[in-house]
Amino acid sequence: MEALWDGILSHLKGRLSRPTFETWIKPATAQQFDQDCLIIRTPNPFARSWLQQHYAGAIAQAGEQVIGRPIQVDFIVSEQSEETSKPVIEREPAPVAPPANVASLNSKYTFSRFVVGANNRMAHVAALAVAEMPGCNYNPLFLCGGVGLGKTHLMQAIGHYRLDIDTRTKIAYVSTERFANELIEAIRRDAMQTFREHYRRVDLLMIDDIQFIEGKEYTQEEFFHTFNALYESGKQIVIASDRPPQLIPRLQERLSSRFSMGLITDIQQPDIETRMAILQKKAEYENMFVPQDVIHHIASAYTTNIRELEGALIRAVAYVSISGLPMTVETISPILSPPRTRGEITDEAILELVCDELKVSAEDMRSDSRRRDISQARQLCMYLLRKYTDLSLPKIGQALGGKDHTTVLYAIDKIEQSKLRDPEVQRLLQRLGNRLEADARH
Ligand SMILES: Nc1ncnc2c1ncn2[C@@H]1O[C@H](COP(=O)(O)OP(=O)(O)OP(=O)(O)O)[C@@H](O)[C@H]1O
Repeated sequence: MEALWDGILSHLKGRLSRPTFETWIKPATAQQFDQDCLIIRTPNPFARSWLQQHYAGAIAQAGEQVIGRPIQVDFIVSEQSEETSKPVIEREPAPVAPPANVASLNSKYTFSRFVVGANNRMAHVAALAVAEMPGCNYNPLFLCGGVGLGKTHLMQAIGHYRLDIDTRTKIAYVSTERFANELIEAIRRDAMQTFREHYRRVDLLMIDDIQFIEGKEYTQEEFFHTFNALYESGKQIVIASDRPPQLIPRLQERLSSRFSMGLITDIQQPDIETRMAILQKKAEYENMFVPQDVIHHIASAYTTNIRELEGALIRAVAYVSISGLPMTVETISPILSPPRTRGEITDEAILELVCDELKVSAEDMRSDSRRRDISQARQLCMYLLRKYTDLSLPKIGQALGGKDHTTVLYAIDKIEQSKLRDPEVQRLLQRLGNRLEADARH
């Protein structure tokens, strides 16, 4: 067994990147080899599921090369870890010594606390790839998605991952607003040299909410040069935004094209299962006991913003602990306010946005015209009104020139269907949703 494991290690060492090997493979050990099945012991449950998901195939292949016949692999968690792994928060490997630049990262925004669902799978895979091999494939990595959907979390997880591997990695995580303010301050103090050195010597630059760079000519100019300097020296850049580069108004063309050079990946709204998993994980990490029906109830009430979803859970837990009442759906219902952005998205805003985006007039939308572009815009508008307002089906019909409620139902169904089939429609809906939420916020 030892010879087999040593052989596997030397095969994998040559195939995987050093950080991957050091982080995931090296801490594991061979526990048993019986009937061509190799049982591998991992230091904690997180490592077990990670190895299972990402490296089981590579290990089995390496094993086959060593002994000349196929083997199966399975993973167990070291008993010592099972005993000491409660509460769950202690399972996370801590960095050896907190590096100076870890201060700007939220310690909770790690990969292990990020729940992967259909809505963010691509973004998660891309972030992991960047974390494992920065400056290689996806540079820059451009994460886009609506408010509170995990862009900052995923971005900072890359930072934590790099720091876990090497505490000396130079990381800058900065919001666009702060970058712009620091720039103004540097100009005022005649300290441009220091400003430039600070941003151009990092190994990983993460810039959040880049949409706020719109119209800031001087910040765009400076960021352009920072970007080029880092890119040319093979350093990784990660950018987060509520919309894709081409939809950021008044963004210089040369920046927009640089942002699109690597990989643009979006995060969509999570489905009910993912929302429940997020709440469960949060409750686990915070050592809160929350029954399944309460989790389901909260996850059903908050659909568009994970920050609000988590906020509702925290409020519910605080409420029962202060009031001394049991944690049930009935007790917590009164304190669950409807999500903030929902009330602020009005039917006029939706109508205006659809007219603007699809270039049709409000009169056309209310007319009986069956022209393809007009009826598509009308159907889209009905769908968004249903999703973002409390209007009933007949009221939606009325808002669009007195259409019947069955016409509204048909429209909603049609958009739902095309959303499933057509990624273009998915992207359009995501973009419209982002714009509605962003406008409602400001
Ligand atoms: N997939 C996920 N798993 C676990 N927690 C998540 C997930 N997605 C988001 N969260 C949590 O939701 C909250 C909001 O996420 P985050 O701040 O990353 O959103 P954002 O997209 O950057 O929002 P904004 O547009 O406002 O900047 C955070 O507490 C984050 O940990």
